[in-house]
Amino acid sequence: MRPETPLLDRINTPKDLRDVKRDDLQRVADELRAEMISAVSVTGGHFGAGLGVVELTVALHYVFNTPEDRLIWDVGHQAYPHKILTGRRDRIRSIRQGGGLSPFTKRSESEYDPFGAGHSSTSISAALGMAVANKLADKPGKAIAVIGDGAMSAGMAYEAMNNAYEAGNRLIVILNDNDMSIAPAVGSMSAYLARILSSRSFLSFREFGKKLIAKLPKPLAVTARRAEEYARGIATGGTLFDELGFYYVGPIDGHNMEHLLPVLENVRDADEGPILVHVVTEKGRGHPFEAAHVEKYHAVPQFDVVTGEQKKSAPKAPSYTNVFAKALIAAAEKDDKIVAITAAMPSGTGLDKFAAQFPDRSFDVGIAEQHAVTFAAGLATEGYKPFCAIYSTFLQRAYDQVVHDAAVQKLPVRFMIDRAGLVGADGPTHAGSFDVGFLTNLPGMVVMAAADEAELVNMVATAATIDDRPSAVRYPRGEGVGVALPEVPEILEIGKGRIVREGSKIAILSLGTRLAEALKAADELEARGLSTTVADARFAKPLDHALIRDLAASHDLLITIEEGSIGGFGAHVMDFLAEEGILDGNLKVRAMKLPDTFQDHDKPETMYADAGLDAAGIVSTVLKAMGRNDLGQSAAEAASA
Ligand SMILES: Cc1ncc(C[n+]2csc(CCOP(=O)(O)OP(=O)(O)O)c2C)c(N)n1
Ligand SMILES: CC(=O)[C@@H](O)[C@H](O)COP(=O)(O)O
Ligand SMILES: [Mg+2]
Repeated sequence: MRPETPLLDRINTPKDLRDVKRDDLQRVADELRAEMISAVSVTGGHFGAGLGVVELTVALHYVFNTPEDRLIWDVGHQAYPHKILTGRRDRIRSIRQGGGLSPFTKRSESEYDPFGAGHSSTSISAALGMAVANKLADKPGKAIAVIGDGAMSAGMAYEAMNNAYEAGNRLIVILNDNDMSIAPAVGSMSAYLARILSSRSFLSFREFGKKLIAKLPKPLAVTARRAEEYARGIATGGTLFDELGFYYVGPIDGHNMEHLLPVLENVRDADEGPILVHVVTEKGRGHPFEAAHVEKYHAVPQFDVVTGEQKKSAPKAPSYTNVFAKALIAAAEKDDKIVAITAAMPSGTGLDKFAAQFPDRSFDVGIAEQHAVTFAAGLATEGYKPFCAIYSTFLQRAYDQVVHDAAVQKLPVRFMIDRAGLVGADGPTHAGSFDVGFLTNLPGMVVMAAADEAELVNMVATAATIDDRPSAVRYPRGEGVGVALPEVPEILEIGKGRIVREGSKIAILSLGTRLAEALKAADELEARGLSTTVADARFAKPLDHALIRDLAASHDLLITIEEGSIGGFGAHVMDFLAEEGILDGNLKVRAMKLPDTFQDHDKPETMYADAGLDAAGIVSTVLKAMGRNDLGQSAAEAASA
């Protein structure tokens, strides 16, 4: 059942919102929250962050002249209320579904999304760029970055603040402090923000007001004198942000329109800047059910709005993430040098389980992938065995650290690359498409891809033994295939693949979890008279040269398949075949990989089918390469049939 939303129904864009009476804005916010809850109950998706910024979203669009004033949401996972207010309400129940609204902000989706996101901590840099562009072109318009306390832990945010003076009063940063990342916020920055908040109680309302008047740009001071109650939530001066050249304003109660509106109006009209407004909000504000753990509000499956019951199908097999966590715990029980590092994704990577067992050997460094990698490299120099668990997409951010701090120095950091391959609803910003490409070109690197969860157990144990260079294990989001797990993990021979099924005409050399589809395809090809070998490469680097030579010598067609982009495993196999002169002979070779496009979000299986990387796609690639029709007949056979 949809909520009654009489005021919201009159608002299609922020222009309509600005016609609403000021006193009615809290009611707009209430209706917006109800609409968001109703929408997410149907779609599932990011929940807590959006609920926490409902009032802030209303206030920002009311006070600022969006889209001319540029509003940039960091990460973009909190932008559901923003999407509802900016002409996308009619499609909000399509969010994260195939063909539907993007999970994050996206430039092509709306003029109200001036910058696309998905990864964190880019908003201040982007806003600064826009503010400076406006300044250069002498155009009016502010740029407003809304960044969470979690995203504020990343180096990029500080790089941007270090440069923010370039923008003057055109740049406004809203620090949305809910004391949460996905997990509870960690680190000294988080503690610092908490200290700012707690220091409020040591100051009287009047002292707040005086501080304001002494410190802030003129229009702010005037209002502060006029309406001292607004100063109640405002302290300025002496913060790290002031030292970085910002006018710090705050803390402000981010759910109180009477505080938000006048402060934002004054910030908008201030003739000096840049300004940072410290807004305090509650993640998951107004949620309709008690989650078992506050993290559960970050993202939720579909749920019943009345009972709060979540609609999740029972898993058929353990997730790769859980299998990894258990395998690492088992390894760490035997080896006290094993330590684990996550960059703000303890539950996503399964390292929360490791931390529960080994609190002193587990490190959540916050959203700081670059630091995570170099920190791991430092641990490795002292003889520790760091397992750095990072999603494929987020490891992109730490590429130089992988190259310069781990690979060049041959430091044995073990990269545990979760969410490898397509991830589905989170779309192109989160697809783990590139790690095979960007890791296999590094000299000395060992790159493994698990074909199933048993292989993952073996690879974790194998990585623990690799002490003379960095290594990586990649595995996808979601459930395994349901194979039995080894009681004692097998230590794999580095650079050796395995034959999974023997045939004679077609060879499919699979890297990673496409193996199941390759085996299905082999059955279908066999039924069409094409005897098919399936091999699991296990290693994208070093390549199993002997296996590739054998497959090439004994088959008519060699297909490689992987869950990665062009320039990955298949490219290396091709390069090897070319170098060996094997491509000069009769062998046919095809490399199956992700298309050279950023695929929009959908169900992972649909995305793989669209990419041609399912059994049907493999069969069709084989038939085409072999000049066969759908029945497996050659042209001559078809003619005589
Ligand atoms: C570079 C990068 N690392 C990790 C993530 C995963 N991630 C998405 S939201 C989030 C927490 C962000 O916390 P905060 O900025 O405080 O926003 P909140 O959800 O609390 O509103 C994390 C770790 C990401 N999107 N980008
Ligand atoms: C916004 C963001 O980056 C994360 O919240 C991400 O959506 C988590 O993805 P998983 O659900 O795969 O952990
Ligand atoms: Mg937060």
